[in-house]
Amino acid sequence: MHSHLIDNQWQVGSGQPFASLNPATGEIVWQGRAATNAEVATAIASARCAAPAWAARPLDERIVLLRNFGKQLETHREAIAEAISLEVGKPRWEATGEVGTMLAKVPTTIEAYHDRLREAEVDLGTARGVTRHKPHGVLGVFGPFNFPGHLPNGHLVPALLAGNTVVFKPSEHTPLTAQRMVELWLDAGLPEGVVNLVQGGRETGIALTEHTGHDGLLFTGSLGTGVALRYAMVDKPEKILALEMGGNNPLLVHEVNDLDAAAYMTIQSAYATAGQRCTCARRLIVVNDEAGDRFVERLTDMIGRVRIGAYTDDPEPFAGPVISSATADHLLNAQVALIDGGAQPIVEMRRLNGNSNAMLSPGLLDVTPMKQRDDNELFGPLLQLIRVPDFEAGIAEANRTAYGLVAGLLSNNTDRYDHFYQRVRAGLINFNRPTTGASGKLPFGGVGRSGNHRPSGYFAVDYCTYPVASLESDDLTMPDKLPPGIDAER
Ligand SMILES: NC(=O)C1=CN([C@@H]2O[C@H](COP(=O)(O)OP(=O)(O)OC[C@H]3O[C@@H](n4cnc5c(N)ncnc54)[C@H](O)[C@@H]3O)[C@@H](O)[C@H]2O)C=CC1
Ligand SMILES: O=C(O)CCC(=O)N[C@@H](CCC(=O)O)C(=O)O
Repeated sequence: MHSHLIDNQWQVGSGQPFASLNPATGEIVWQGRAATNAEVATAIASARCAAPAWAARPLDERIVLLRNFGKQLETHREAIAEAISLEVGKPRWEATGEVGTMLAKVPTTIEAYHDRLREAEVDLGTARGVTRHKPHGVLGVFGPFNFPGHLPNGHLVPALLAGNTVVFKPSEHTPLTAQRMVELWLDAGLPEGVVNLVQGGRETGIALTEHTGHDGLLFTGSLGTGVALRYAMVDKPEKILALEMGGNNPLLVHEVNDLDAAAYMTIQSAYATAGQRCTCARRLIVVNDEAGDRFVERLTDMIGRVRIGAYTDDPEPFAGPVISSATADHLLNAQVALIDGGAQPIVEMRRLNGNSNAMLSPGLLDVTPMKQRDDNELFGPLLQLIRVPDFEAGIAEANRTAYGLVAGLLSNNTDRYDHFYQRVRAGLINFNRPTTGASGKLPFGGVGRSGNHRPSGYFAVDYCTYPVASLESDDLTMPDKLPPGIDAER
C-alpha cells in the first residue's frame, strides 16, 4: 500500500495503524500505518543523501521541475480536490479553490525568489561585496488538516525551489491528500530522495522533530504543537524553525452604511471552512448603540441562511462539517462552558441532523456579560460578540489577546481605519475585507503567540535560505598601505 515515500520507495510503514475518515459520513477514506522512528530516520537520511546534488542544480532546472509540478497539478486538479473534500469535508467549490491557490504558489514563489533573494553587489573599493542565498539542507515540513494541500505546499514549493530537500509530515487527518501531492512531485520528475513523505500522528511528528539529522522545521498548526516544537529545538539554535500558528482574531464593525455587506464580510470571516481557518474572526466587536443593534440583527438573519452540508450535496453548501465528531463535541462543550460563564446565545451552534456527527451550524454568542473571557482559539464555527462603549474601547478589546494573526475593521470611515491600523497589533490588518482569504502575493504571519517572526506566503523563500555575505576580489595583490606592525619587505 502507498503510505510513505522513504528512500525513494513507497512503503507500508510499521508503526501504529491509523485511518482518515470522511467527516461528512464517518466512512474510512484511507488507512495505513504510521512511520516509526527508524522509518523517519531513513527518510531523513534519504533527504540528506539527495541534498548536495539538488542544491547544486542550477536554479533554472529547479524552476523547470516546479513548473512540471504545476502542470501535474493542473492535470490532476479534480483528483486532488476530491481528496481534500473527502478528508476535510470542504465543499467542491472550496476544495477546487484550494487547488487553485496551490497552482498559483508556483509562479508566485518563483517571482518571490527573484524579488527577495536576488544576488546583490556593492562596490566596497578594495573588493566586491556580494549577498547570495543558500539552502539550509534538509527541512521537515508539517501540515495542518484545514488546508491539507495549500498550506504544506506553501512550505514545500519555496523549500524545494531554494534547493532544500524535504521530509513532509502531513496531518494524520489528511494522508490521502498528502500522498496524492507527493505522487505529483514524482511525476514531475523530481530526483530520488528530494521529497520524502512520512505519515502518522503526534508520535511520527515527534520522531521527525527530535531527530538531529535535519536542518530545520517549517510548521503550520496549533499553538500547542508549535510550542512543543520550540521546546524540542531549544538546544538546537543552529536549526531554522518557522512557526505559523493560530489566532483569536478580532473583527471590529463600526459606522457601516451597507449592513448586508458588513454581515456578509463577517460570515466570510467567521464561518468559512466551518470556522476552521487560522484567519477566522473569533471575536466580533461592535459598539453598543442602535447602529450596532441593527448590524447584529442583520447578521443574525444572514447566519440563519448559511447552508451547511456534505460536499456531495446539491446545491452545494457554504461549508461542510468540522474535521471530526470529537472536534464537534469539544466545540459544543466549549459553547456550554461559555453559556455557563454568562454568555448569551444569539444563534446557538447546534449539531445538525444527517449522517455525520461532525456537522455543526454556525453560532453567535454575546459574551459581553462574561466577567472573565479566556483567550483561547476555538477552531470551529462559533463567533463571540463583544459590545463596547465606543470605537476606542473596540480597539482596546481587539488587542486583548496574546495572539496576533489577523485583525479586521469594517467601516465606511477611512479615518477610523488609519487609527485602527496604527493601534492594532497583528501580522495581517484588513479593512472592509474578510479576515480570511489572505493573498499569496503578501507576507503571511502573525505576531504574539501566532508565530515566531518567520512569515510565510510571499516571504516564505526567506526562511528557506540563509544569506551569505562575500568579500570578493579577482586579484590577489598586496594592499597599497599595510597596517602598523607588518614589515612587507624582507
Ligand atoms: N498561521 C497559520 O498559517 C495557520 C495555522 N493553523 C492552525 O492550525 C491548527 C489546526 O490544525 P491542526 O492540524 O489541528 O494542528 P496540530 O498542531 O494539531 O497539527 C499540526 C501538525 O503537527 C503534528 N503534531 C501534533 N503534535 C505534535 C508534536 N507534539 N510534535 C510534532 N508534531 C506534532 C500533527 O500531526 C500535524 O502534522 C489551528 O490552531 C490553526 O489556527 C492552521 C492553518 C494556518
Ligand atoms: O500562503 C499563502 O498563500 C497565503 C496564506 C493563505 O492562503 N491563508 C488562507 C488560509 C490560512 C488559514 O486560515 O488556515 C486564508 O487566509 O484564508
